[in-house]
Amino acid sequence: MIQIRNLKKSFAGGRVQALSGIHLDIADGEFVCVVGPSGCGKSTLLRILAGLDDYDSGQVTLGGTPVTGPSRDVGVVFQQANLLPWLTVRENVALPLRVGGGRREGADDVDRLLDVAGLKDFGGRYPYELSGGMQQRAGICRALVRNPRILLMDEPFGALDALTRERMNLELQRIWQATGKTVLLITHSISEAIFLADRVIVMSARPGRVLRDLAVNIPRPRSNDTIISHPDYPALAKDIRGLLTGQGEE
Ligand SMILES: Nc1ncnc2c1ncn2[C@@H]1O[C@H](COP(=O)(O)OP(=O)(O)OP(=O)(O)O)[C@@H](O)[C@H]1O
Repeated sequence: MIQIRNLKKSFAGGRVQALSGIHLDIADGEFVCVVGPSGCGKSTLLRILAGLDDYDSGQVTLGGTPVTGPSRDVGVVFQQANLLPWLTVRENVALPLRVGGGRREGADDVDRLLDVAGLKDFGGRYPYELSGGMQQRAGICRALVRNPRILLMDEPFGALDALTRERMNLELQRIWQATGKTVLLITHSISEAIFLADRVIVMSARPGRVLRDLAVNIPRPRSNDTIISHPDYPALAKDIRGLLTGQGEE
């Protein structure tokens, strides 16, 4: 579903090399987490996949089609939900349908998504009436409303407290299992990466490249309690931590 070949990207007229030859394949329906030292190019990689940034060289294809700009096959979630305060939750989630030319079944899609995200009773509320975690869930619904095949998430739960974050990981696992999307999620949290991912990609310090591709073969659905007691967990966490520490990350 996502194929990246020898992707290179620099800024400042070539003086800042952000990505140096990224190779990555992500299969349909796979959940992949990307971790790496601060500034290694994770957000740059996601923005290129989302069609929001161009790149210097290499190939980037989604479902076999080269990325040339934003696509309705891709939903994007950032650290802040950025809901429009003057619209209800339902209207916020439905916004991409209005902007991109609505479909008749749009309203059903919105209510089904709100239900899946545990926001069924909050469709008529305004963003200020929701907790941070609920706003982020609404942001995920908005990213999914046009039924994209791919969901790209950049530190989606980075601004939430630890317990809310754990609950959000559970919710996201549930939404992903219900929708079968291909997900690429960037995180600074090793435990979040192991909890969510089929594979954890560890990037090198800038200029970013793929340092290690680690499979997480822990059965689903995973829970916050069972994940850390799984026999694979300590070795995986140690491997990732070691790779990051070697790159100068705390
Ligand atoms: N628009 C830009 N102009 C110049 N340099 C940029 C620009 N965007 C990113 N960079 C540089 O490219 C590098 C990669 O940035 P990026 O935001 O992708 O890293 P990141 O891994 O997502 O970082 P973090 O984990 O801290 O969010 C950094 O050194 C950054 O300063």
